[in-house]
Amino acid sequence: MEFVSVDDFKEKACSLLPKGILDYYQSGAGDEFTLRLNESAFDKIRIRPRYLNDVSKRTTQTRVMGLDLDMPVAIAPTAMQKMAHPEGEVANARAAASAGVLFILSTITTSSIEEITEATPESDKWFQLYIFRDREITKKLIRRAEKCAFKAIVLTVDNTVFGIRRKDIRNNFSMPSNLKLANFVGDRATGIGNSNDGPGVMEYVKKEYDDSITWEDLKWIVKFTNLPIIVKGILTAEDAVIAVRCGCKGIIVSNHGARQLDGIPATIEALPEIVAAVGHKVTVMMDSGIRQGTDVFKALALGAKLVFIGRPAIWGLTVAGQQGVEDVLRIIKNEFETCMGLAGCSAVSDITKKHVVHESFYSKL
Ligand SMILES: Cc1cc2nc3c(=O)[nH]c(=O)nc-3n(C[C@H](O)[C@H](O)[C@H](O)COP(=O)(O)O)c2cc1C
Ligand SMILES: CCCCCCC(=O)C(=O)O
Repeated sequence: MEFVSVDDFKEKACSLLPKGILDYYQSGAGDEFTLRLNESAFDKIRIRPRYLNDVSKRTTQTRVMGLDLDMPVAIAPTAMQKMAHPEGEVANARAAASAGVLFILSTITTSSIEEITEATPESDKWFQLYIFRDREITKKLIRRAEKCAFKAIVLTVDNTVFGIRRKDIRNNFSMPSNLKLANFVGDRATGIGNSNDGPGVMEYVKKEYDDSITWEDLKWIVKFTNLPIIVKGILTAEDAVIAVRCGCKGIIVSNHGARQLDGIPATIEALPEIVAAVGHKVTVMMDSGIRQGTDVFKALALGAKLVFIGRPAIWGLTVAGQQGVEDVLRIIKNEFETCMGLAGCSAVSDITKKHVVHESFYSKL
């Protein structure tokens, strides 16, 4: 099979993964309306190409939050990657390093913080954090990320209550018993088992994550570490303004790949209000639904400085480990660079709001 798009990797990955694991990776919350919307909302945005603009020297390179990146596409944190490939997060992080893109490591991983740094000592990495009921665990995770030279903490705020993912419930989904959550020891490492009360993942989140956290906890983390804090999961201008007031340096507009609450907007729909509210103060980034280079272009035109891919990297990882993720990144980079050239842009900074318009613009004709 020839792989020329992210969808080709998805198709192959779907044929390789056991049903329970595939459903966990693939599914969204509720009716999966927002899951479909994350991708279809991009179809409602048209690119306005400008021609005869000398695009002979194109570059996708960019600088975001002090990091020099090969393109404005990075890897989102996703949990338990050894279910996709035996080398799990290490292979994903190595692919990011070799492609010159940023990698975010989840808290809930099958390779530890230390293993990732050992495998990719030179590359740019951020650490994604969940706040545990036991604050000592949270503090230790931050200190380990600092020690391992992660360059920012990404606090996920949209997962204190776990979304209702019907497929996981039907499958009573749990992490396979041969795997461990590598950042933890004892029950916390192995405790995602089947229970009578629902899937193991749901139980784990209920037991461990603190659903009473408030903006005060964000302020506490800002004070606790010298690393910049990025808030992931913001969907409204109101919350973006508060997050900035609490001291965060960046925002990832995200609906968690539509895995949490169904019926919320696609992130590409929510992005403009957040850029308008805080884009002049902090770095606004986005994820959810990015599947091709034109999606990257549209998100940048609407004000995102960096976009992240979650599932596309998992499909690449499933199909061919590190090489598979590298291939996915290469395909998206080529599509993005081609889109830039065909739209009249030589540099990322040439991409502006004027390069896109909502489809309703043309229905007025
Ligand atoms: C299987 C899976 C596991 C995820 N695990 C985490 C996680 O541990 N922490 C987190 O902040 N986000 C997690 N996410 C959300 C991603 O970081 C990201 O927001 C989402 O995947 C982006 O959407 P996309 O998959 O459409 O690219 C997960 C997403 C998926 C699909
Ligand atoms: C074992 C706990 C699973 C944590 C949640 C990972 C995640 O964010 C996801 O979307 O799934």
